[in-house]
Amino acid sequence: MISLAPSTSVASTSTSTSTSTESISSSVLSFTPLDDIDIRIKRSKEYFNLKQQQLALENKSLKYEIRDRQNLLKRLYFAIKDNEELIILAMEKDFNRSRQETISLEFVKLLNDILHIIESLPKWMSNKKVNDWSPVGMFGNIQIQNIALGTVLIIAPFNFPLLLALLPVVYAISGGNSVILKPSELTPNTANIIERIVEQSQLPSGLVQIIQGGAVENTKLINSGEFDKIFYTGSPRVGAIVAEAAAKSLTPCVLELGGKSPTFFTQNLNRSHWETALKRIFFGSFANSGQICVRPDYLLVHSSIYKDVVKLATQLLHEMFPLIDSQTEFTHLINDDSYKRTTIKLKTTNSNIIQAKIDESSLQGLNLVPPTLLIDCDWDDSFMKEENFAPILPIIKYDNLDKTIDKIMTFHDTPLAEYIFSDNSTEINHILTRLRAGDCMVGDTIIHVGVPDTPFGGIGTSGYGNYGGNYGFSAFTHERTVFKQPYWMDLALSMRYPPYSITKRQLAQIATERKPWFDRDGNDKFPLWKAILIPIGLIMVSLLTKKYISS
Ligand SMILES: NC(=O)C1=CN([C@@H]2O[C@H](COP(=O)(O)OP(=O)(O)OC[C@H]3O[C@@H](n4cnc5c(N)ncnc54)[C@H](O)[C@@H]3O)[C@@H](O)[C@H]2O)C=CC1
Ligand SMILES: CCCCCC(=O)O
Repeated sequence: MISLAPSTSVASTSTSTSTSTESISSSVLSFTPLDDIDIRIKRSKEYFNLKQQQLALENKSLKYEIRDRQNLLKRLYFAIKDNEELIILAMEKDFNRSRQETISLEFVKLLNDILHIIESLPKWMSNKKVNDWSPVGMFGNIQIQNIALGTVLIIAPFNFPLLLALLPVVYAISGGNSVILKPSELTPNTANIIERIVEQSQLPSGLVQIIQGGAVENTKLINSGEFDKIFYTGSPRVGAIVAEAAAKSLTPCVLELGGKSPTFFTQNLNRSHWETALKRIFFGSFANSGQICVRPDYLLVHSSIYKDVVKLATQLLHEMFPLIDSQTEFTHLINDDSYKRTTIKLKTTNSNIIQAKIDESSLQGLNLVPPTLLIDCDWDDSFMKEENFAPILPIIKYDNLDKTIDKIMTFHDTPLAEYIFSDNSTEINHILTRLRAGDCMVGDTIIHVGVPDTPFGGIGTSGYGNYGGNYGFSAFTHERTVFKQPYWMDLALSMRYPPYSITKRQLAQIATERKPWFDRDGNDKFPLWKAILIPIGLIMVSLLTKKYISS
């Protein structure tokens, strides 16, 4: 029997453990036995159905459901907050993740988003009244309702292993769903901490279950055909696998994928903005060791300023990264494969390589590639073939903007993000109009993902669906119309019933067909209501004037 312990109060999840943080974090990730996966899915579906049944039987008000979901999220909030140090330690162990990046790019966003969702839920969950002035609906009660989807599957990547696992979980809970989460196996310490956080949240059994594992376990999940939605974040390659599996059972998906996001640095950017622009580009391109899906993947610099920009970029690179050794707070690449792929490409690039200084001896055996600029890079370079999930920034010279956009659309169309550094609004709008991207920033990079209530998602090969604020709530609910029609309305609506007649058809058409306000040339006609009201208004004014003058 699934306990549906309604969270009447926010249970304290702070746990005083004498064990050191070191001992709690574990690099060993026990994969969920394949046979358990079907059981977990069944339990998740049972939980959801039982919850809905209880809500219905107890005729629970919407206000109760809102408060219940808010309390669940408050428990999750404190469980995450209580594990702050463990989370930081776990990611340090997983890929030497910079403490500052964990806090500023991941941890704070997750907590702030949870608070935003909790405070927004009453608004998001309230039914929206719709007015229909046509004879069909004018006396009906019409509302738009967001209902839960059911049981959802969330699949997370490694690069923001906490945020991209738990933020979709938070949205799924806000939508009233039960959840199965599959964290990335590439960050085992973080995957273990996620399991600890869910346990400490003391959520009702069955609400959130975690399946630990990799491709095999995930394949079983996506092919189960048991989910009401799959929310996948990861590479386009695997995204296609997920979409194909989901299609077999018509399971809707959100695919948050990657791509090569271009950055335009045009001749119309004031030189006074160059240093700030380059620092922001480096921030977006090199943070998390370049393992950010929306990172500026390559830089397009107009030929007239190329040499000066490269000179300043080189200077700033060395200022921001004076010397990297084993003690430097600099995130590593996730694994040997990623490191090898990157170093092989560095050996095969035709570009001139400029790298931040490193203490080579202290970095032996570490998956650390320093921030690297590729000067005089061309479109067929080894780093221009696919997404660079590493701190490598190709800098490509261009002359003609439209020809450059043509190349982007030929080789790397519909990127997840596009960045424009220009002070010419016409040029900015030209680029935005021609190049479709998931999201766009002008004058900065990557921080658009942190803005509440804005949609975050891809287009074309960078994914479909989105989340963020109300978009996240919508991603995990179904919006439906609830139309309550009074029975007496058949006085006017019975003409719709057979046996049909000319009279019924004519009456129905007269009663329901709207008239256009424009003529056949597309020009707006003088509106009838103006033709009636204006003369009446004029008469009223003249009568009042006469009365005023005579008094
Ligand atoms: N749009 C977005 O919000 C984001 C997109 N990404 C993208 O994710 C990628 C990096 O993350 P990764 O973890 O390397 O992605 P990935 O696609 O390798 O793995 C993502 C998830 O899919 C599972 N998986 C891997 N191979 C699979 C297979 N053959 N069959 C079934 N499941 C499989 C993994 O266990 C993991 O949980 C990059 O392409 C990046 O652009 C990363 C973060 C955010
Ligand atoms: C919520 C969105 C986070 C984006 C993480 C990334 O760009 O890899």
